Amino acid sequence: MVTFAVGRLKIEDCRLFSCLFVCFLLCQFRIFERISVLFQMDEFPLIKWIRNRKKKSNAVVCGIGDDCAVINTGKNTLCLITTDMLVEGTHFDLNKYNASEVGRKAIACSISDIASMGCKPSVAVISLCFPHGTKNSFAKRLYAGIWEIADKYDIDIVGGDIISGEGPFCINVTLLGKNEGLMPVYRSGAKAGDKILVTGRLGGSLLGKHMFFEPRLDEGIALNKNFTVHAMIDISDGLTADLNHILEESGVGAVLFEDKIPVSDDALKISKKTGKTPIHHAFSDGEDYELLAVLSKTQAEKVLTSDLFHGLEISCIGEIVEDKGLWLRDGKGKLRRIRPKGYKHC
Ligand SMILES: Nc1ncnc2c1ncn2[C@@H]1O[C@H](COP(=O)(O)OP(=O)(O)OP(=O)(O)O)[C@@H](O)[C@H]1O
Ligand SMILES: Cc1ncc(C[n+]2csc(CCOP(=O)(O)O)c2C)c(N)n1
Ligand SMILES: [Mg+2]
Repeated sequence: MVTFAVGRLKIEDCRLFSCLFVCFLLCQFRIFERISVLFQMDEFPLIKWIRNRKKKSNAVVCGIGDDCAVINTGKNTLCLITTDMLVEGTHFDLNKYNASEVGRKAIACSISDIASMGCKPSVAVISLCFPHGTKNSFAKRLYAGIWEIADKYDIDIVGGDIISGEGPFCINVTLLGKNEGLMPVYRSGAKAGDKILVTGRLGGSLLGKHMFFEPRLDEGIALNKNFTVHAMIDISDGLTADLNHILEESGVGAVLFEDKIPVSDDALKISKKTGKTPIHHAFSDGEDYELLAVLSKTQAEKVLTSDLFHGLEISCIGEIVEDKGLWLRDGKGKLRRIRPKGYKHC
C-alpha cells in the first residue's frame, strides 16, 4: 500500500515537474508573448488587408496606398483627399504645447500629404472629440491655430463634427486638394538609376519640429511643376520607413549614402540622451515632414542647382536600384543591408 502511494506520488511529481519545466521554458523564451503578438493588430498589414478589397468606381485614380487618394471629378480635374487623426498623448502633449499649436499642427500634417503629391490644398473639414469638461477657451485657442495656418495656405474650413467623450482630446482633419493641371506625383514611379533627394534635415523632431514644422508645400508644387518627379512622399513615420513605402509601391530597392544623410542638430542632441546614434534618429524618428523625392539623375542634378527653392537645403541621399531591399553605403563604399525602421501605431 505504502509502496503504491509512493509510486503514484512519484508519477504525479514527475508530471508536475515537467509541467513546471515547460512553463519555465515558455516564459524564458517569451513564447506566450510571441504567440499573442501573432494575434495583435499591426498597422501596415491591416492597411494591406483593407486595400485588397475589390475597387468599385472607375473615378478612383488612386485609392489606398499613397499620401492622398486621387479621384477623377471630370474634365481633367482631379480631387485629392487626405485624412489625419491626431490624439493627445500620441501626437502631442498638452502639458508642453497649447491648443493653438495643436490646431496648427493638425492642419500642417494634412498639407504635408498634399505637398507630397505636388498639388494644392483647397478645403478641409475638421472633427473634434473634447474630453468632458473642456473649457470654451481651449476650443477658441485651437481655432486660432487652425485659422492662422489655413489662411496662410488659402484653405477654407467647410465643415466638421464636434463630440465629447471620456478623452483624450482628438482632432481629425480631412483635407481636399486639387491638381490644377498638374499630374499628382505617386509613390509608385521610382526606377532603377534614379536619385533620392530630401529637403531639410532629419531626426530629433520630438524636441520641437514635430509641432512647428512648415509643410513643404511650395517646394512640392515647384518640384512637380518644373521637374519630372518619378515618386514622392512626406517623411512622417521616418526616412527609412517612408522610403520603403516608395520601394514597395515601385517594386525596386535603394542604396542610401551614409555620409550624405542631413542629420539635424536635434538628432545630435537627442542621441546624447538616448545613447543611439544621430543617424539612427535621422532614419527612424519620423515627423520631420520633409519631402523625399525620386528623380532621374539629370533631373536630380537640375533640382540641386536650381534657385527655385530659396536656399532650402536639398540633399542627394541615395539611389534606386533594381534589387529589392534597402542598403547603406558607408564613406568607404562598403554596403550593408539595413531594415526600414519608423514609427508604428500598432
Ligand atoms: N483605416 C484605413 N482605411 C483605409 N485606408 C487607410 C486606413 N488607414 C490608412 N489608410 C491608407 O493607407 C495609406 C497609408 O496611411 P498612412 O496613415 O500611413 O499615410 P501616410 O501619408 O504614410 O502617413 P500620415 O498618416 O502621417 O499622413 C494611405 O493611403 C491611407 O489612406
Ligand atoms: C506625445 C508624443 N509622443 C510621440 C510622438 C511621435 N510620433 C507620434 S505619431 C508619429 C508618426 C506619425 O504619425 P501618423 O502616422 O499618425 O501621422 C510620431 C513620430 C509625438 N509626436 N508626440
Ligand atoms: Mg504622408
